[in-house]
Amino acid sequence: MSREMSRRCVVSGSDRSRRRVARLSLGVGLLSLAVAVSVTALVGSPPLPYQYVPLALSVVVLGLPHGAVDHLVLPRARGEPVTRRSLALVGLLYLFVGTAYAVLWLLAPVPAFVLFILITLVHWGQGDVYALLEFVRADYLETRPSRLLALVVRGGLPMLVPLVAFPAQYAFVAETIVGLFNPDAAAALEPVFSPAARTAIALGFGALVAFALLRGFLRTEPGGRGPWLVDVTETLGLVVYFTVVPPILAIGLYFCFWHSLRHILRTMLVDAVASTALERGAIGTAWRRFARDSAPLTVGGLIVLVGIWFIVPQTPASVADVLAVYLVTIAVLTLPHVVVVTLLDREQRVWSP
Ligand SMILES: CC1=C(/C=C/C(C)=C/C=C/C(C)=C/C=O)C(C)(C)CCC1
Ligand SMILES: [Fe+2]
Repeated sequence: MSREMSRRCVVSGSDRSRRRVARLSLGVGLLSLAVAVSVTALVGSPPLPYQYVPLALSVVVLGLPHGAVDHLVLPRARGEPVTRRSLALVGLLYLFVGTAYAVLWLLAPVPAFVLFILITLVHWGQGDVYALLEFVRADYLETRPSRLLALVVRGGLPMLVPLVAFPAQYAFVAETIVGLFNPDAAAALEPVFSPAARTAIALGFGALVAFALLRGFLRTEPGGRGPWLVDVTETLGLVVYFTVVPPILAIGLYFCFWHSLRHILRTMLVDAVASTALERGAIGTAWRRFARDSAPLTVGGLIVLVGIWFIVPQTPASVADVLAVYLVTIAVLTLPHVVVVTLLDREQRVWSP
């Protein structure tokens, strides 16, 4: 990691709060994977209604709220006050980018869905690159290409492994989402789920994961492999997890307890009040502050959900349809969220080593 980034991190959160946050994200993340894998291995896949529970919870717990502090993070990371102008800029970003993407869903749902998978891959990957650098101190990711490789690996795990391991459930959710807009278009995605396409994805992505891990190994010394071992444990843990746990459940848990948790902890480190609280071990104080900060725009997100419900041409009629409406809402909210997180990445020099 560059000296500049360390300097900023000293500004944005003490080493003690950083270490606390790192332990929390790793502990909760690995525990979630272990519990879900063990339960699935012991008693088999939970019945479908249970698989929806984490995604349903993510509407108010961790998931939707993690982006609902987007209007606060940039000024906080820059050490500037939150002004009416900074709020308006984020509001306009959400309005224009979100609306444009909603229009794309209406006009071309299949490309919009493929874009959603790509956006998620990039966004979840970028979140993990930050965590690798700042929480794990993976200093073997010293160049921009090495970080891009880590992005593709970490983002590809939740988006590609389920496609290989659970094509039927993946196709079902994909077709339900596209079907909300145009039931005739849903079949267009079918070739992606063919055995040939899945084999190609498994081989290509598998080789990339192996290459990334091997590269990290070769760039570290025997005495200093701690961060690399964390990286391998997380990576292989996620491979096993997404291979074993059915995707609706797996992605729901991952969204809450992996991606969103890490991002929320990141936003706490750039917030002077929360990071001071973390430093003294007052985790409850930091969480109460986050709950208060994120509450208004979580309600805003729910209003968007209701809006999407009314603009989709097909009336949602099943639990799967409700999930599909929620996923379109997430898609529309995530694109502007990616812009904010990319600016935060820039502020924290994630991409300019
Ligand atoms: C639920 C689910 C899917 C998609 C989930 C996606 C794409 C979620 C994106 C969430 C985002 C972007 C959150 C923001 O941080 C798949 C893969 C179709 C497979 C079946 C289950
Ligand atoms: Fe996010």
